[in-house]
Amino acid sequence: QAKATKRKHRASSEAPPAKRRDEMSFLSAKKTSVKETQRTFKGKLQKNFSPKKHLVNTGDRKQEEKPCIKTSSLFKNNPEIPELPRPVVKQAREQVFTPEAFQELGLHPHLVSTINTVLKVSSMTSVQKQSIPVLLEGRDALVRSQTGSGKTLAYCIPVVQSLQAMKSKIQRSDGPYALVLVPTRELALQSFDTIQKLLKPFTWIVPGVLMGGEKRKSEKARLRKGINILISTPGRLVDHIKSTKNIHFSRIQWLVLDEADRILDLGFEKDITVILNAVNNECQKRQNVLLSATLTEGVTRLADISLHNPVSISVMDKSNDQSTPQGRAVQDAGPPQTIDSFAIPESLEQHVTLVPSKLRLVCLASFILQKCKFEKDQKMIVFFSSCELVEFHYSLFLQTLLSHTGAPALGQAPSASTRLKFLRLHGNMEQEERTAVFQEFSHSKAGVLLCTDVAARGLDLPQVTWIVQYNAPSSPAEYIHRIGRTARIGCHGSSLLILAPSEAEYVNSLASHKINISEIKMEEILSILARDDCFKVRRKENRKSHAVGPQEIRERATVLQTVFEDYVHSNERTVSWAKKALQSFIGAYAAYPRELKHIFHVRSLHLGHVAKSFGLRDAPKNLGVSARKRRKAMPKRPDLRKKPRHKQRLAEVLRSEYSSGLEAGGAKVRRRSAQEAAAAPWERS
Ligand SMILES: Nc1ncnc2c1ncn2[C@@H]1O[C@H](COP(=O)(O)OP(=O)(O)OP(=O)(O)O)[C@@H](O)[C@H]1O
Repeated sequence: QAKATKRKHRASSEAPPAKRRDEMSFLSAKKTSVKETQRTFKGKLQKNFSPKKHLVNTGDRKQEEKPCIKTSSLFKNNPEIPELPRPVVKQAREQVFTPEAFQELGLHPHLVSTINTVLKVSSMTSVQKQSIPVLLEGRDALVRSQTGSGKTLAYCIPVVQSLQAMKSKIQRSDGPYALVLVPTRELALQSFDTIQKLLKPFTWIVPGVLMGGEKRKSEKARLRKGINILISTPGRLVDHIKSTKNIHFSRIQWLVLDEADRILDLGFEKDITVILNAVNNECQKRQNVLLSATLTEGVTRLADISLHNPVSISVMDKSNDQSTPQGRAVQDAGPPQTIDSFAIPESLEQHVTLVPSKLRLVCLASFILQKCKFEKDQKMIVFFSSCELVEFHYSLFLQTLLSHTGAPALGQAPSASTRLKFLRLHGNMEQEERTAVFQEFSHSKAGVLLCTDVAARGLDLPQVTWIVQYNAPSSPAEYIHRIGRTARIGCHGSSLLILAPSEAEYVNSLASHKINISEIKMEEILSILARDDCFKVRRKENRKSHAVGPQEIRERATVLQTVFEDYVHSNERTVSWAKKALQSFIGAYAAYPRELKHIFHVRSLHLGHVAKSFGLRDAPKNLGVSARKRRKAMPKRPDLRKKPRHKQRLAEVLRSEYSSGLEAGGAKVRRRSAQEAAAAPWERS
């Protein structure tokens, strides 16, 4: 076993020298001479891209004869990786299922049979058992239950049950009786799909969905004809309130805010105010329901939507034995307890890995290869902090990882490369592309979805096995929702959070919310390269095959990194495109909320190291904006938990992911032809 050699620790601003790790580490690279580092790269690359020939001094060998790849100093001068704090926390848990069947709720028999046969669901989850009776009694409710526990049906079933039971049969032309607000277009589509299924036996009740990116004209036509259960993103509904004559709310009986904390947090406050004024002007008496896995005091305080004596339902509270005779944990007064700990699905295994910035990209790539090339039926979602970062990594991986058509590696199934399918989803895409990607990923058994937080909440994507957070989320709530895309309704799932050594403190921040996370060493992730001969180096002397040791893995990681760097540096446009992605990363980094700034601060970034994770060989000079200016440029995210000095202008928060798409100068990518859409961003005209 290679002894970790003491490395002269060059002060790196990425992290102060911390306690050394004595176990073997790839980070303690021996100095390698140029000769040793010459490599000829195995595997065919994309036809229009070949490794840049690095002419190095090879003595008598004719230089131009062999494409050599210069080893980048990937494993040198990295900050020490500190021992991770290991706070012991008892994670909050929830009982997901109950033995009770829906029949016991006194629902219309056709509704029960639809739940059983169309939705293929028989017994209630805890949140459904606790919420449906309360909502059928006509009470306002604040519903808090972990991700993937069935909150959608918890409100849809009472809404449908009450509307179908109305004495005078509902007419389509009556307009909306129920208004459901959700933060993203994909969630609007998903919720609409669920309501449609429940309404199969009650065809006279007409559902409808309004969302940004769809044609306004067709929406106006449907509104004119009449929609009885209206599902919408706030931005698009406001747009119609302002511009569509025949939208009215005189018959509203239900107002539902799904992902309520997100709706109120993301600058929707202005939209919500407009919507509430419009609804209140026409109807006073109605039932209000707020739901989220992370309902906090901030939400209930901000949600001044005239909740009337709301029932607070929190499945997790059951363990505090606040149950009532019906065995449900219901408090009749005030908002749910403002404990900041969030329940996490029992079957969700959470991991974290500390990776120096220079190695971040090869680590992510190795992890994706490990899961999606060498294992079957792995479906992975990778979260990034901005649309530009999604586009950058999506195109880079398509052009490099996918283009490796090297022979199947050891133990790799021949179809491995078909499993290595990349998709991307973010708020700057055309709506039809977003919808197509959402549907495709929902129905695929394997593949990798690169996305922003537009996919962080509510989306019920079946069989997701891994959630990777390449950039840390801006709050523990977002952490919970992101990992909640896996391990849904009792399924198993895993998550991996990638942190730089300087961000290790974030583990403690999560622990303060009772989030327990275990460590995967970076070396373990990189060691998958031992199985991937695509990145095998060919040596002059044909050594007999030998066990792949740390040095070999370091070299393979270097080959992988060099593939990225050579691709990024293969022409001017790719360089400037990588720089833009780097700039976007720094901008997002500067936008972390105040209470996380001691962990995520632009000053702790080593620009040269971070640049490497964008395939840039050195830090771009003219990134320009100083940390101070960057901070000013990026709107601060409001912190709901802090008592607002005044009604916090939530609207200042970045809304690119959730806008209706109709604002002037929306950042939407212009309509592209199909082949252009498939091309890398720098190749589009
Ligand atoms: N009683 C039930 N039995 C089995 N599966 C159910 C039941 N109720 C809902 N489901 C399924 O569980 C999955 C998650 O449901 P849903 O999306 O409503 O969860 P959620 O609590 O809203 O999650 P999130 O907090 O992430 O929005 C869906 O596939 C849904 O069909």
